[in-house]
Amino acid sequence: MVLRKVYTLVFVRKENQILLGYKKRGFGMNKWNGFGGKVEPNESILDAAIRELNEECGLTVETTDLKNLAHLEFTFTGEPVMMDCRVFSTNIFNGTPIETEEMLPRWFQIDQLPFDNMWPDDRIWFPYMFKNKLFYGKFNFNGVDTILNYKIRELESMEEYYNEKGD
Ligand SMILES: CNc1ncnc2c1ncn2[C@@H]1O[C@H](COP(=O)(O)OP(=O)(O)OP(=O)(O)O)[C@@H](O)[C@H]1O
Repeated sequence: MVLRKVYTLVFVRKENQILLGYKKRGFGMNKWNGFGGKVEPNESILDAAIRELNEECGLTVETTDLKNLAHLEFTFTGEPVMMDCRVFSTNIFNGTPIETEEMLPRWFQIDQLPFDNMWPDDRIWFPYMFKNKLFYGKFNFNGVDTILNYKIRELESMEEYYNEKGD
């Protein structure tokens, strides 16, 4: 039996740039990533996405401006937990990104991303995000650097995915 934990991951876009944060501590430390974290008990996924973005880089977004573009599942050899990661993007936000205890934010040109210092799965699925696709991806890791296998597929709508899953 695998325990499933739900996480959020938010990407803020501006023209041909994307905001990433350099993670200063915890899981994914020293990697550039979007902003996100665990959904707390009794919290909706959207509320968690907005809260984590604000806590990690000071930006504010409205629920209705977040687009759910992907659902990613990560498993790690020997670990009975599946990370169920809901990915969102927006180009409507308030504020200027600030460094926090957890993240150092920086805008990147989308054709100049620091993939060598990102999660290895990002290289595989970012192109789908930049083509404005909706997609589902599943990645099995050995440790944190090696992807043993993966599958990724485009979706017509996110509902298609959630209906199949029954949640
Ligand atoms: C394995 N390949 C991966 N590829 C891309 N993104 C990944 C990822 N694995 C995890 N992520 C994201 O990394 C954040 C971790 O969140 P994390 O810091 O652990 O959560 P949270 O802030 O609640 O933790 P603490 O408060 O420190 O316990 C969260 O956005 C999650 O979606």
